[in-house]
Amino acid sequence: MTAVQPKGASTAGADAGALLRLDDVTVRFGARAALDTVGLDVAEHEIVCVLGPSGSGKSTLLRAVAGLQGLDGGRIVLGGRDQGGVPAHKRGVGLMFQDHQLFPQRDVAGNVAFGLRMHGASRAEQALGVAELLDLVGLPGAQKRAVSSLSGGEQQRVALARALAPRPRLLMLDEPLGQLDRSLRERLVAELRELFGELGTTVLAVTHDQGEAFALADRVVVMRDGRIAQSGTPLEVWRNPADEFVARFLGFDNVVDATVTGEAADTVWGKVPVPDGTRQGACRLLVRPAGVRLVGAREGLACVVTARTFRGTHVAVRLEPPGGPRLEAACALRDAPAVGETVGVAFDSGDVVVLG
Ligand SMILES: Nc1ncnc2c1ncn2[C@@H]1O[C@H](COP(=O)(O)OP(=O)(O)OP(=O)(O)O)[C@@H](O)[C@H]1O
Repeated sequence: MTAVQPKGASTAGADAGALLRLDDVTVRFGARAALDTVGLDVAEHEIVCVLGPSGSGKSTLLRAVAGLQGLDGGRIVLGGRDQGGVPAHKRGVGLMFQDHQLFPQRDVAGNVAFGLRMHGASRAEQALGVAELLDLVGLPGAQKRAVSSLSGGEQQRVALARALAPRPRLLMLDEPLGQLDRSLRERLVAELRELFGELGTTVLAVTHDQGEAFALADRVVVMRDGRIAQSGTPLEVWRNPADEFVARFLGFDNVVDATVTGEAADTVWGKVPVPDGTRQGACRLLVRPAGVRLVGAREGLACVVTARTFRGTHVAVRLEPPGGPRLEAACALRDAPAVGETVGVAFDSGDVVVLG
């Protein structure tokens, strides 16, 4: 779809391809701002995942874009058109909610055809559309099945087919895989990404699950208290969390006060090497677990191992240094020390991040 530009509007600039634009969007409930001057662009064909803790404003953001929630300030522009006053059903966005709300009395075909019927498709068009969509979501031939006979993952696929049926210019997903077990989620996330890529669908999804967001998204947006704390590719956000809130939200807890002098920082854990070009002076410092290296007990910082957690690809080892905050190290299974052992710890500058 080509974004319609208002007369005289410039097409130059980084946002020329934005299908969706939020300018200073504000939504208040009483004195509290659920969205506080939020600015966000979503480009055509982009998959953006909004992440954040409970109550940070994710669902309100989706509801505002969908037209289900009025604004107290700012504007939402979709396909070049200000959506102020445009009712939800005229916005051309598809919505899929966590509890997928299928019609239990209708079969699979009846559910998927719903969106097509609403758009005035003939019976023949509906049948063709339903068959195509079911193929697309990996449920070929499921037309006549009762919704109640489907597994959670299958219901999720039907809900997705229904949301895709009217070919929305923007598909919005609210915790799309929230109720499914982890292995199914991981599989479906990979499939969804592939499917959206093939269809060229523009997607705005919200989730509180960072694994899901990082696997699905071209770009992740981390929210905190109705504001955007950070926006970037999964790799950018993972490598350089903007601040301590984002770092801790991503599960990084090795954060400490530091004073950078030259190529190292003084901390309660001793000297920690910092990347080249790090700003000098006082800061908060993050050491990713991969940068906490175990060395001989007499070298480095002596720590006692207090817990080990198997994480599939590695073991998370919890370490208690004398007097300082706890540390977590990521170790290969064969290298992981036993609980109660005393080990030495050294730090790798490649996994050290100065937080804003
Ligand atoms: N209809 C409403 N009336 C009053 N307050 C509301 C309403 N909807 C949301 N809120 C408040 O706005 C804030 C943001 O809520 P929102 O549902 O957008 O958060 P969320 O990030 O989606 O949370 P969750 O992950 O728990 O779904 C919360 O403090 C919530 O209590």
